Amino acid sequence: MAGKSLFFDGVPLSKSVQDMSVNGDEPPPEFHVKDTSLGGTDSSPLSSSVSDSDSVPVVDLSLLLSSKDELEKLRSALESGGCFQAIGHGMSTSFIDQVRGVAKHFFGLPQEEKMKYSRTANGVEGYGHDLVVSDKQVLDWNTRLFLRVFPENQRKLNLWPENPDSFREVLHEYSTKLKQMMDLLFKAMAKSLDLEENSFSGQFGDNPVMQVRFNFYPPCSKPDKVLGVKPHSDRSGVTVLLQDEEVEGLQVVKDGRWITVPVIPHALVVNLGDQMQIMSNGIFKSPVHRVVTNTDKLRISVAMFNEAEPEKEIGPVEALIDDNRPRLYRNVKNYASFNYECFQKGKVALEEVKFHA
Ligand SMILES: O=C(O)CCC(=O)C(=O)O
Ligand SMILES: [Fe+2]
Repeated sequence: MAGKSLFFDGVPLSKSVQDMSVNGDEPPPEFHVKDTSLGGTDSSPLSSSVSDSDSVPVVDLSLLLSSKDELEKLRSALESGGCFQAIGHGMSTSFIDQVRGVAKHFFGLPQEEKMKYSRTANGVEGYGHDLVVSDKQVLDWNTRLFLRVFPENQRKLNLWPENPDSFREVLHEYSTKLKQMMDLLFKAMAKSLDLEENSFSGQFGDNPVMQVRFNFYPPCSKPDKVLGVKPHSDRSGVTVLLQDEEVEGLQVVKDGRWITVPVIPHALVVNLGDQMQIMSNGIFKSPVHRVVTNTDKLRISVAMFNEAEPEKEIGPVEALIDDNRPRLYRNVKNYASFNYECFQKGKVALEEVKFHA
């Protein structure tokens, strides 16, 4: 571990991914992807992916509760790939641009300024790199700012940037709007499976957790060897992702192939997380996804995750368990820390919560 301790306490000034990118340094070997770290979903090279707009459906959220066709589109998207692009979300294009704007501004600050918000040695929130848990870990070519936004009384405001000065206000407003959007999605997902309206939302409790991750991917001289984010599925219930307005990078696995999620500048990408796959008894998918790098353009994204209250047990909705579809997952509390324990042991959490009769 000795050589990697540098990465533990936030971002070391001389070694940040951003600095390496600006200096034109070759990414060191700890960033090089081995074939096996592609997540076992695909053994083909990093460059092998298809860009196929039909594979990532577009769903108009403003129609979900009134149009059967739109609800059907949602259900089919979540059953087949677990990912879609949301339009009709009610947020103005100027507000969406503002969210990206504060993220770009923050990442553009001098390193010393960003370091004021560094992740502390034993915390997960703040500005920094990958948490390194093993010598064999392949590092991601990004820096990020990770913050809890709900419950509101658990915000660590000392880690919320004050530069640009609108940062906190914009983040508060964005989180509030996404919370409403997630509530709508929970209702619509339940309706699409003929379930009680609160079948999913009820499992999240009165104080569900919401966290945001601002991702910054600087240009990388070795896009064939280095990933912005390694293949993973999100531990969340639902993830809502604001992609860069120009630069693609996100890829999801669908039918065993990597699909590039096209940029639709003011749409929001919705991808489900493991907690929804568990609650829907495997009907809805939590897609494996990754981020590829490119040689000349930086990319930012803003990912918002929600998850159940840690003390609340989640599990497959009873009405989705029957003889044809036996229970796939056991009930589980605090999936976030369970997921982290599995990650430390090199195990996949969703596999470890499988139900064995
Ligand atoms: O940057 C992206 O497009 C996706 C990032 C991601 O997968 C994550 O933050 O969990
Ligand atoms: Fe993700």
